[in-house]
Amino acid sequence: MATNRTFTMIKPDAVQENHIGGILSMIEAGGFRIVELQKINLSAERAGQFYAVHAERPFYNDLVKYMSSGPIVAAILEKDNAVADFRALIGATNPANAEEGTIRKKYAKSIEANAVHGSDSDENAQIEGDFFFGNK
Ligand SMILES: Nc1ncnc2c1ncn2[C@@H]1O[C@@H]2COP(=O)(O)O[C@H]2[C@H]1O
Repeated sequence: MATNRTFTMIKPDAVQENHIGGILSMIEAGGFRIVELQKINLSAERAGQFYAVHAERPFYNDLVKYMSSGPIVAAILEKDNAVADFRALIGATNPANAEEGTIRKKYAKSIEANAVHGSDSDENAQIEGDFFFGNK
């Protein structure tokens, strides 16, 4: 399979608790190449745009508040089968269901403060990467 890309964010709680290095180490050890990397503060407006697909969900307002509560780290990652392999590396959205050895098992605190985001399709990986890094 051709090398392709996914997009990730390290979320505010994980940044606040000094887990950027630990999480990036797990990502690199998992065979991913970091091709773009940026630490940035999201305004509530930008966080709302990023998660617009969830606008009707009951957790949306809290999610926007949380994602704009402190800096995040955005990155584009490259690996064969990147989207699926990265979702396997991060584990289930709810850390209570995350498998041993996954990033969320190690670092997530709750279903909201779940340490990392990972794109769910090649199409969204492109859209989400462009949201932070433009068309490169
Ligand atoms: N009940 C929920 N189901 C799914 N996602 C949730 C829920 N509550 C909060 N969230 C947050 O919404 C985010 C949407 O996609 P993420 O994979 O970034 O991770 C999710 C969580 O941070």
